Amino acid sequence: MRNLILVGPMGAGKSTIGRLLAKELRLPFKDSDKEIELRTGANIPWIFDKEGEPGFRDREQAMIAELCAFDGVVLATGGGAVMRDANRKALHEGGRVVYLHASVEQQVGRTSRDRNRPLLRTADPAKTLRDLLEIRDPLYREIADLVVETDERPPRMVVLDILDRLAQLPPR
Ligand SMILES: Nc1ncnc2c1ncn2[C@@H]1O[C@H](COP(=O)(O)OP(=O)(O)OP(=O)(O)O)[C@@H](O)[C@H]1O
Ligand SMILES: O=C(O)C1=C[C@@H](O)[C@@H](O)[C@H](O)C1
Ligand SMILES: [Mg+2]
Repeated sequence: MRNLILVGPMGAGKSTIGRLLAKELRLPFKDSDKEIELRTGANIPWIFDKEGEPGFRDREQAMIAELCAFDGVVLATGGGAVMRDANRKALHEGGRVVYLHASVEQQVGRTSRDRNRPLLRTADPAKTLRDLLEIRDPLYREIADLVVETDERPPRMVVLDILDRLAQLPPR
């Protein structure tokens, strides 16, 4: 395995599960959203505000390319990283890809408390999440080695499931 890469929608738990997985595997953890913020010196809402979504996506594409060149890290991606072909190629070639699946209901519950997701600043976040998932679900699946359910399962249980199923995967 090169890297272990988590994809999935907002609130699927990529950052949470990624951190736990890295600890368990004693590997470094990188979170694409966090790395973009560190590099830019600004938070994601600010980047969306000043540069629009295309500006954020350009920064994200550059960061994904950089992070996928690592060897032996756990990588959490942003929910929209799969929207660009170049990112899907880099992620697929960058290591094992795990799609963390969550129902829209769970995504709503897990994202309603904080305001740092600019795409969810809409009148109806549940509809936004539903519309995004309809477009993105096939893209997550296209590059995934594993699809892991996160609904009604605490992060620790998701981590154990991932480790168990990764061990059973045939070499690529
Ligand atoms: N399996 C789970 N069960 C219950 N709550 C969870 C689970 N996974 C994550 N959470 C909670 O949901 C919230 C969102 O999780 P997290 O930030 O890890 O999502 P994300 O996939 O990284 O989202 P984004 O794409 O916006 O970065 C956090 O408060 C986290 O504690
Ligand atoms: O789903 C998305 O498009 C996003 C998810 C977050 O991880 C951030 O990358 C940003 O808020 C956009
Ligand atoms: Mg995250």
